[in-house]
Amino acid sequence: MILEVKNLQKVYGDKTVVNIDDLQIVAGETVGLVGNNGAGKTTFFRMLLDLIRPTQGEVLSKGENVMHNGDWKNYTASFLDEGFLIDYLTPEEYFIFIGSLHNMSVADVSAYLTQYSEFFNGEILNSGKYIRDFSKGNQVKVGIAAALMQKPEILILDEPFANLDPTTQIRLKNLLKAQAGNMTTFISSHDLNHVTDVCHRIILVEKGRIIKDFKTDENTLQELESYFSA
Ligand SMILES: Nc1ncnc2c1ncn2[C@@H]1O[C@H](COP(=O)(O)OP(=O)(O)OP(=O)(O)O)[C@@H](O)[C@H]1O
Repeated sequence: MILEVKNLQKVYGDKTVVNIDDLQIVAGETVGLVGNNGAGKTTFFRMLLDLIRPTQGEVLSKGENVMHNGDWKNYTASFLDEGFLIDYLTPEEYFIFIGSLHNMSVADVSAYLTQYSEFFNGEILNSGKYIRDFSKGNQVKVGIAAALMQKPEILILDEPFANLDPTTQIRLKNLLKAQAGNMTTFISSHDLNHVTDVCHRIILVEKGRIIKDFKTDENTLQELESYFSA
């Protein structure tokens, strides 16, 4: 079990926004988290990454509580929002900085980035612009590429398709599918089509609770659509 969640709760005021008794993720799984606005997806991801403290319960990464042991940071990469970027750097400077944290030289980083030219669609590198001056979608591309560059064992992405144009959404799906099996991927998405296409397992959350947890098959998209149209 690479990730385990036990009796995890986050309470704000009188509202329990995450309430997960037990969740186990096996290494190599591609898991999609779906649920309406306010279901608790982002709050849950923030607890997986020790960005906020649970009110109760624990998140174990390779058996260690993420709050007490930082080893998970060596093999986990994530992009939840633009807060993960550094606004006053150019994308190149940001990639070099992130690379340096993972013992990658400037040459390693440039070599790595060549495979992203299609994903970047000519809009990211050599623009001379700071990250803050990019569109939201292009900022997302920088964040996702930087996360993948770390060759993580666990990748966590919050609504990665949301601000991407359709062409880039498809390119991102291909990137994620190419990594499937080598990496444990946890993504949240409101795009039922994309999430069922990429993920082998879907977890449906409502008011912080897991309502359904199932393996994706040819009926999954239809089941999810009927669930959400009710
Ligand atoms: N810091 C906070 N203080 C109080 N309430 C919060 C806080 N952060 C989140 N919440 C509440 O927790 C609930 C879950 O929010 P969260 O952002 O985790 O949902 P989500 O499933 O990611 O939603 P979306 O699909 O809209 O991104 C919401 O009702 C939200 O208002």
